[in-house]
Amino acid sequence: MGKKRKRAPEKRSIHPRNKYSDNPPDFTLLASLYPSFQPYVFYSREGKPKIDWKDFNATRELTRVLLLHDHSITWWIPDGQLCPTVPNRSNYIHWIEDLLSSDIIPNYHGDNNIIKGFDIGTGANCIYPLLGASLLGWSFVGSDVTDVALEWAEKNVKNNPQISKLIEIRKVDIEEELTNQNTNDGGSYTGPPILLGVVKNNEKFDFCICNPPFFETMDEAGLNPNTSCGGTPAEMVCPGGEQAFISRMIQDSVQLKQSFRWYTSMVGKKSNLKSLISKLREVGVTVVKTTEFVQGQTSRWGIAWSFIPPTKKIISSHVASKNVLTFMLEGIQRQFSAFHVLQSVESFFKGSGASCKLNAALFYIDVISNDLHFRVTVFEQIPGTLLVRGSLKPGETIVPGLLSSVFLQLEDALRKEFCPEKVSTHISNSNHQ
Ligand SMILES: C[S@@+](CC[C@H](N)C(=O)[O-])C[C@H]1O[C@@H](n2cnc3c(N)ncnc32)[C@H](O)[C@@H]1O
Repeated sequence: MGKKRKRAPEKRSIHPRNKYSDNPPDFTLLASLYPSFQPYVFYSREGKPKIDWKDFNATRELTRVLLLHDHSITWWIPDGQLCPTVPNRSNYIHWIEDLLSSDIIPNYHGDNNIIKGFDIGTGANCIYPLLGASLLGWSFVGSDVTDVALEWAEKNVKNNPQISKLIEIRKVDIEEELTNQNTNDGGSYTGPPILLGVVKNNEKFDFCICNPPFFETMDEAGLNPNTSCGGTPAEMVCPGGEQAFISRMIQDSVQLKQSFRWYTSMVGKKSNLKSLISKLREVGVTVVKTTEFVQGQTSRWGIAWSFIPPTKKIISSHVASKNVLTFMLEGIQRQFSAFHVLQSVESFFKGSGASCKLNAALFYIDVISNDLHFRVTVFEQIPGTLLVRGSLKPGETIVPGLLSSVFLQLEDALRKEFCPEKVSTHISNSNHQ
């Protein structure tokens, strides 16, 4: 009663392949190695090293030394420009890496096997191309509209000759005539071109990545008093905010279709996710994926879509209905993550004597019992909604109806534990993952 709910540990938010997932930045070590960082580090009464997150110079210096120390990247931005936090931006890169390596849509590698990304609004910091190229060898086109962003993104690329050949900085032609299509969501985007008119004829990309201007006004942008990451109006604000910006991306993607394997964007407000997903379904995308990035005190979401027919379509409906079963868990309470659900799936099967092998990074469990050998995978649809999929190992045959009876029991148990008030929905062989 009246008890404060315990904060979930921050670690659950960090992607398992993120460099900082087990080793958060060590301020004492960095201060000893980089004297320019030393003045920004102070110690709490318990002797814990800290920096003042409200001090722009401190956050910029931290980003500079982290990029240098952990990624061998030489980097700088002028005063007031948006300063990225390296662990958070790395999460988005790793999520894209997961999408590209998954079998949701057929895997395909273009020229020279080099993954090619398009960073919409790369900013002066050019963070996604720098991280993607240094961590994973990806190549990028990074676009932007402001002179300061273009000038400093170029500088940041040139100062890193080891990866500079992988990154092109592209100016968006703001004179390019806009079609001014209505976004049908109460706000119409009236800014410069985003993808159409910037992507060249016949260009192909594996993905686009985007941290859009989230806000409609600078007042709205300044709502977090606990950090100072900078950010000018050109970086933070656009008419209609992120809803209008991402809606325009969706409209552009309808024209560009399979020129990109995956279209992705960060979403700042959860309330925008639902209508963006509906919009995507309306325009006939084949797949929608979402994820949550928990960043210290704040959450952001990732949304991804594709027009490429999903791999699952290859499975005939007869085989799918027998060998693949799915159900949705909706209204999951906030303190539970997909990982908690996965753990419960494990206990459920272990409790009946099966042996289980859990893969926490890819969110699946292989279950082996006398009669059955199958995989249960948990996919996050939107925050609070999970899709649970059970699939027989290829070539496995079982007594008709056995998998579906086991699955009904599993669904019942999970529903009771995680969303007692909601009814879950069975969907077999759904394309909207
Ligand atoms: C929130 S900042 C993101 C900067 C950087 N990618 C990051 O994550 O820190 C948004 C960027 O989008 C740029 N921008 C706004 N409209 C754009 C458009 N139509 N095309 C390309 N960039 C745009 C802004 O100039 C700004 O640099």
